[in-house]
Amino acid sequence: MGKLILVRHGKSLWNVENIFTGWTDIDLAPEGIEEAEAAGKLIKDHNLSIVICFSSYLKRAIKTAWIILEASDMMHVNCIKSWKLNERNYGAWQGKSKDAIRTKVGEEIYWDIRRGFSTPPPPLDINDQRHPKFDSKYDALEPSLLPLSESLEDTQKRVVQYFFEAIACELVKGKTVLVSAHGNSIRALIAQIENINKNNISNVEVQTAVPAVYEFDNNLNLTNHYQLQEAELTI
Ligand SMILES: O=C(O)[C@@H](CO)OP(=O)(O)O
Repeated sequence: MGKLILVRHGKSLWNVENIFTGWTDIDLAPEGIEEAEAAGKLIKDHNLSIVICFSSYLKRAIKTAWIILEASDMMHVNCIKSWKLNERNYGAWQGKSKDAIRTKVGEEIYWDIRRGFSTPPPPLDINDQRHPKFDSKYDALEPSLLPLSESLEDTQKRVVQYFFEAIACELVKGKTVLVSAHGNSIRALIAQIENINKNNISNVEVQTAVPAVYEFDNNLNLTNHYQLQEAELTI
């Protein structure tokens, strides 16, 4: 039985400051490091033996994967990185205060863009220094693939494509796979795996560093899913 462990990175410095992040490569906050350590210990306590790991190109997800593998005594595990697991590109909202944007655009537009399915945030200007073409980690990518902003639907296309091209084959072999990614790239994947429609996905919130386990049979049918919680202490 294949097991997929989905983890959103621990809190980043901009999560703490409530700033839209997207493809901006912001580091973990000290609290996020602690959260990732706790997630790794939980994975170990539940005897989940990770065989392969995937993360995005962004350091908050990469470091979360490293910390989890260290805390669970599984540092030998290979970690494969793909830009397709990146956070949704938040376009011109990246680097802006969430509260300030909410006041500026109003509740309806704010929530439609932030938690709706199809509406992207305003795009980055082609010469904006936040455009991914100015970030050398994307140098090997075909320029037309670099987004100026993404809706959840756009994000879902690349994440689900990556799931089927790289991750699903490990699950059908019965392996336990760790995916360390982001609030919206994980929401997009959950919508696909749990068959959640575009209206209901707006209600799904992914907490930082809470491992969610999805179990599949050899035909990739979902058979069970649950979140790992700390065992209750009994006196
Ligand atoms: O800023 C972001 O990139 C994401 C995750 O922090 O924001 P949201 O809370 O809208 O998912």
